[in-house]
Amino acid sequence: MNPLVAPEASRHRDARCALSVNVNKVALLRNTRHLGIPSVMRAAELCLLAGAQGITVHPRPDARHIRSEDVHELAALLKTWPQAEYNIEGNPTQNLMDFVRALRPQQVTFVPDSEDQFTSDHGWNLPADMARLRPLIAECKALGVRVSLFMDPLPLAMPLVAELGADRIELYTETYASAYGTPRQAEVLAGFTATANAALAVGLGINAGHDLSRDNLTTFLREVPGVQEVSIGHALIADALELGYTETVREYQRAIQRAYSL
Ligand SMILES: CC(=O)[C@@H](O)[C@H](O)COP(=O)(O)O
Ligand SMILES: NCC(=O)COP(=O)(O)O
Repeated sequence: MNPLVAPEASRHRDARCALSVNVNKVALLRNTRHLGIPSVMRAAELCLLAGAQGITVHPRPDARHIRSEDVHELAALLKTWPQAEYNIEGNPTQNLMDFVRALRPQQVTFVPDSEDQFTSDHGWNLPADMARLRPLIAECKALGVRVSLFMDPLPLAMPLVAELGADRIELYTETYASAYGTPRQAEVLAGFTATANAALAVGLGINAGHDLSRDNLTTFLREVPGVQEVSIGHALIADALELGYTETVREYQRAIQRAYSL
């Protein structure tokens, strides 16, 4: 087990870094017809069978991809997978808390998106957002739900996250993904490493996600300490169109293993 990983409760705590597959994009394709294909449930099941340690959804208020019934059906599926975790992402000032209260997933990730956000593109603004986050975090914790806050790589914000009572951060990795393979890569990664160290120093767990891929994943995990979970959707589902869910999940698991094998 990675000694840098914070010792809070997790259903997959023996994994070096858990892979949670985000199935938003399966729903996006399905929603362009009324035929129910591709099936979000089947996708989740195949990913879990192939070794994914969790499933992530981000039900947006406009239901452009994941719909309320998907969130509920996936919760029922995850109950039959005791080793796997369900991570529901969203803005707790919009539609997220209804799902939390009804379903009590293992984890929620609070994301500060607007109602019509194209895709997530920034983390919480602390201390400005603290007053409205504090009671929502407390409610989730009282329900037994782990709370992760979607954050930009800002080391000085980590003590504020801990002070709010959140369990983890999810590092917003788009800036890393777009710098990967360019001369900016080392400098950008240094910001993530500093933020991860600051998070670990105040007892926070660390997740990461957005535009991670089987190309850029290994380097990120090799350089950034203590990452417990990556949630990956867009690139993984795109890969699955070519390789199938099973081979794709195995490829991502190999990319994770490579990070710890040298
Ligand atoms: C928080 C995060 O980075 C992901 O949930 C991302 O927002 C995926 O959402 P879309 O699939 O709608 O782009
Ligand atoms: N939390 C990030 C996530 O779930 C998936 O993001 P992406 O891989 O679709 O960019």
